[in-house]
Amino acid sequence: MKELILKLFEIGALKFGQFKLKSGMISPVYVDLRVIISYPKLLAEVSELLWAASSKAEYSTVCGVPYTALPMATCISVSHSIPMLIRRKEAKDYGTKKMVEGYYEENSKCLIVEDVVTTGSSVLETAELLRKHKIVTSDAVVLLDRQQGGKEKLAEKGISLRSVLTLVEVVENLCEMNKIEKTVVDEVKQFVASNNKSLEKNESEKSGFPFKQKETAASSRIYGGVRCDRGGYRKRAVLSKHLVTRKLFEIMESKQTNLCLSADVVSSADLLDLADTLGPLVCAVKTHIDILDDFSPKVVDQLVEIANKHNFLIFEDRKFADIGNTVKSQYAGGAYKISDWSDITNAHSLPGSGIIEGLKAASGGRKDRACLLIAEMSTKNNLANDVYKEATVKMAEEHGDFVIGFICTSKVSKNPQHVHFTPGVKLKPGKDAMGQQYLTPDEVIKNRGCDVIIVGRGITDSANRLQEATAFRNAGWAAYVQRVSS
Ligand SMILES: O=c1ccn([C@@H]2O[C@H](COP(=O)(O)O)[C@@H](O)[C@H]2O)c(=O)[nH]1
Repeated sequence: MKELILKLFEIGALKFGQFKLKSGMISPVYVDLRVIISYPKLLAEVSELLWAASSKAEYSTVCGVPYTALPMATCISVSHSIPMLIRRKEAKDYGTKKMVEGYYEENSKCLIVEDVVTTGSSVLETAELLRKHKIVTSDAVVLLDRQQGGKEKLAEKGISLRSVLTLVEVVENLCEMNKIEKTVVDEVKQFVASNNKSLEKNESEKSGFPFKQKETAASSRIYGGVRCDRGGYRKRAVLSKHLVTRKLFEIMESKQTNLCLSADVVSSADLLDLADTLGPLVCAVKTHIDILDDFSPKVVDQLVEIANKHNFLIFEDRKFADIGNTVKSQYAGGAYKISDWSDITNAHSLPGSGIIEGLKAASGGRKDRACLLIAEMSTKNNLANDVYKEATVKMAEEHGDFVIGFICTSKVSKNPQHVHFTPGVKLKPGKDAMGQQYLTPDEVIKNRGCDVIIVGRGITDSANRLQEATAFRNAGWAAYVQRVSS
């Protein structure tokens, strides 16, 4: 992605200064992707990245939003043998007067392709026209999401938008490559945070929960030069530098869930069935891959496919605890090759920062791999004390390029980029026979300020797993909504 961002910058597709947008907003950055057509190799690369970012479902047709995305849709059409549709902007006053050119069948599925999304209105116009022609349009893919509420607006209209790049990611990378100043990055982030239409909306409209999000001086603070609310996942997605954190918060907001399923089952079929059935309700599926009786590399390939289909992250709860050199082999090698398929893994901080160095080295610098440090455990008489917790948070701060948060039972870090995952959750407080202790979603999210509830047997032991997962998802989300609105 760095290479792509650099190329876009070099050909003048990304400009910094003061620009008036179509909506009338004054923006510190201007994106002009029309220039790509003068660089055929880049056009082909961008089109492949767009296809890779899409859900790659069985599309009958692709349709570019006129005009800039038309050549991109054409490239996708040609290289993946998917017929193309062209949406006319204005009807001809002679001949057929058709608004949609190309062959399609009623109820066939079309992928909409766009270059830049700001408010999402151009994608929506295209979708509405296609829908009038009885073409199914539920998916769109964009090269650059300006993060100004387009994704959320489209989601409300039943269109899931996937993006290759986000604006914040672009400016952060350009700054890392010394192409723009840090002050420009802060200016763009500030612009994104204060011009995201979806952030300004009354949250109750979208969540279905009766509350109105207030942003008062007391409920907001400055972190890293950017104002953020007390815990809104959407704003934290914008603030987050790490791709995995950003993706996680975006998934949580768009699917309205802070539930991570702990799929502690021993058969591959059961694992895949759980992931497929409960996938729509969760932001992540946590595995203990070494407890499968019948592990084969095919299982993780299938799990990744299901994760893409339902848009959740995979978290292998490996709890690494050895020296850097050993965990390097454990993470990337052996039978499980965890770094190949798991977005998130976790590690004890006990061995010191060498463990993070080892895991990072094994990830080969992949930006889509991340680690949680175990700051606290949910079990009775565990040995994590305040000194241990503080040292763990310090280690996380020092390794923000790989460590994205914690396993903990209450919020341990004030950094809004840190995600707090909490295991030991059931609908009623309690314990098991081996020291596990349970808190409720309300206690974990609302009172203790954590972000994600990890639920295992509360769901897997139930006779109706779907119903139980729905109850956890609703309880976790209601607790979050109450937290950010109080
Ligand atoms: O402190 C910790 C760390 C990890 N876990 C893991 O979470 C799940 C909890 O399962 P339940 O069935 O909901 O008790 C399990 O995979 C543990 O290994 C934890 O419980 N506590």
